[in-house]
Amino acid sequence: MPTPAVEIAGLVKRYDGRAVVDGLDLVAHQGRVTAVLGPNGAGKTTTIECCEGLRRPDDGVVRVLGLDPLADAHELRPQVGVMLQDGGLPTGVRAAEMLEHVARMYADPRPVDELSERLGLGAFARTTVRRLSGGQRQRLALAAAVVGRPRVAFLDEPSAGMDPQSRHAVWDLVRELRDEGVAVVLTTHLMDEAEDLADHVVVVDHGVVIAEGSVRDLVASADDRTLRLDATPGLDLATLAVALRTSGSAPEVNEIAPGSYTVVGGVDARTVAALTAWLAERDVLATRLTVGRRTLEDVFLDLTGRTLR
Ligand SMILES: Nc1ncnc2c1ncn2[C@@H]1O[C@H](COP(=O)(O)OP(=O)(O)OP(=O)(O)O)[C@@H](O)[C@H]1O
Repeated sequence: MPTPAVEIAGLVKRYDGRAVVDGLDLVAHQGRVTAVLGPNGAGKTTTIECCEGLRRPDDGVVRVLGLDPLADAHELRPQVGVMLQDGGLPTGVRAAEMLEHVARMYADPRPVDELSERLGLGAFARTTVRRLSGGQRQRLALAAAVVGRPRVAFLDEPSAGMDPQSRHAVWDLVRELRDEGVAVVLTTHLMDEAEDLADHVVVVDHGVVIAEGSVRDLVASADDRTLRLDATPGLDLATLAVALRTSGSAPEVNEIAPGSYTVVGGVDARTVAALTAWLAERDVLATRLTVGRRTLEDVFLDLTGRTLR
């Protein structure tokens, strides 16, 4: 493997004596999309901000393109694109003027018209940033992050709050950046975004990496079949679990939302037969019953739990 575009080793960041990043290691490469996932408050943004030179680590090493984000900020700036979670854009200027201004700061910017077209910025080009909707502001922030043809792009929740059309435009752009050799490091709460885009997924919780790999690795390392059932809420899970037990397996049943159930652990043809028989005995109609592979969301919830943060 070539030298990583981003290398973080033993990163620690404390606020008021509390470590919100607590010995985090992460490596991201050129030409790959690295997705950082984790519950609210896990330390994702803080980690990314240390890479962007916006926060000073309390311990550990952060290198971006082999350079120190703080000490070598001047050298790094033209090579790194940053999209912050809160936009971080000046609010008093018109959208198009802002993007043109940012483009002028780079030696070889992407053509602004083309970028505006593909991210649909034309519709609000003359609107001041302060009056843009959340999704419009996000699109403008993304355009500003990539207009300078960065070698590394840090995108903090790039498609948060966007409509589906914008989201697809963002995803296409991210794929294109990756194909051009850019190291894209993004945070997201959208599991389908990570599944679709990420070459490498890093799951962070309580300031440390708790799992990483390709989506395929992460999903395959879990029990790979999940039975999903929609039916009336409040089924007796203990009785159901007993009914599904066979000599070879003892599946686990959960009601993940009212009326929405999952069964995992040795799901096979007998599990499905036992389940439908159990439902029929109770005169309960399944409105949906599927058996499929575990999704990244299943794995994420297994790793980080269901408790709200
Ligand atoms: N400037 C600050 N002062 C004090 N605490 C902070 C500061 N910035 C962040 N924190 C705390 O650090 C923790 C990690 O925050 P961070 O923004 O890195 O989480 P995150 O994983 O990006 O979360 P989210 O998914 O909600 O964006 C949180 O508990 C947050 O309240």
